[in-house]
Amino acid sequence: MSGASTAYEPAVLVLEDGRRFTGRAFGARGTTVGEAVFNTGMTGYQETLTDPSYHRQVVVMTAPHIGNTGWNDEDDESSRIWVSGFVVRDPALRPSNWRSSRSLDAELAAQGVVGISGLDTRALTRHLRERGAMRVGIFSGADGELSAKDQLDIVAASPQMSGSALAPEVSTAQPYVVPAVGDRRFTVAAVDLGIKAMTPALMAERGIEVHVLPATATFADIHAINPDGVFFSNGPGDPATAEHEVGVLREVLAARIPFFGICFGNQLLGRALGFGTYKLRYGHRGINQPVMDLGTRKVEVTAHNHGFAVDAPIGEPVAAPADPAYGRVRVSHVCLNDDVVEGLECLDLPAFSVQYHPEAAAGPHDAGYLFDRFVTLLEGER
Ligand SMILES: NC(=O)CC[C@H](N)C(=O)O
Repeated sequence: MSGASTAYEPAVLVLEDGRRFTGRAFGARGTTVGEAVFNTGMTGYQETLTDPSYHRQVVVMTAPHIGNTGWNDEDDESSRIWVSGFVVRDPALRPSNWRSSRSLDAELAAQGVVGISGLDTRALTRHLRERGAMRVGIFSGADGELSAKDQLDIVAASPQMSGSALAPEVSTAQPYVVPAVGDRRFTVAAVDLGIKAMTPALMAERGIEVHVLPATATFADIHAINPDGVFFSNGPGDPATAEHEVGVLREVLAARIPFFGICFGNQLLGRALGFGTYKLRYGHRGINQPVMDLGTRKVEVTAHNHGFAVDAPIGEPVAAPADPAYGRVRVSHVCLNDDVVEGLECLDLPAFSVQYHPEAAAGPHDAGYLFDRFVTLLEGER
């Protein structure tokens, strides 16, 4: 039977501050390390696990019952699971869905992803919320027998998220094209910093032929496509490390090519314009975050996955700090939970970006209008 293992096999989760949680082995057995973060989505775990932005993170699901719909062959956002570990209170023993072809536990094991279940994820989440995201290890199988000190040493020796340049580790090695659905109206160069499959799909539906390029792409590579627009995707790691990508984006802005960015792409637009980025205490990860579009004053319910944010003033537009030639910029969207910047809009250049996920995989479709806004920008600049 393909359901979760019912035999009791212990596992332990060790936070870098020394706090330990014991539970049961889930998925692959062994050792994994990463940054402990929590996701509040009650559904969408398959999209979460295959979102490259979660590379090097151990994801704690706050919803207690995960795995109910199993694993299917359609909802992957990339070619593999990227999370480095997965933490679930109570995995479904019997997945049930007409599209399910195997259990979550079996898929985690098949892809070698170490998880843990049966621990108090509420206490763990409260700990992370109070103390902030931190490094963590999960140890099971023979590694569960290591001494507490050895386990803590392994966690303490693992890399920090701040200062990590991870987009090149998840990006495509070769360029590829996602054809427009129906007639091709526009060509867009999409720089893959950890792109999710739903993003080019939603562009293609709007008549865009999407040329997906590796993170190492230069402005010359983009220019060679002669695109109507440029897109920078979501992606893992610290935006402060993305010097190469920010340099390319500055050339895109100087050439006045229409630009749209999502999540990491928003952070890189912020940096290209001269704003800083900073690490949030525990980030935003889930599918019901309220965001206000400050232009229309409408509130949308949105999908988030970010641990960093742009440090830009909310209110009146300001001159882009990096270069007066970029003109004015304003914060276009803000998170109503904590006033974190969720979008940027250039007033004198054809460029905008959002920190959250209009591709909504998983999540509500409230923000889908942003892809239409990109098309309007492409039309206007033609
Ligand atoms: N989903 C993303 O693009 C995440 C961006 C960045 N790695 C962050 O954690 O904030």
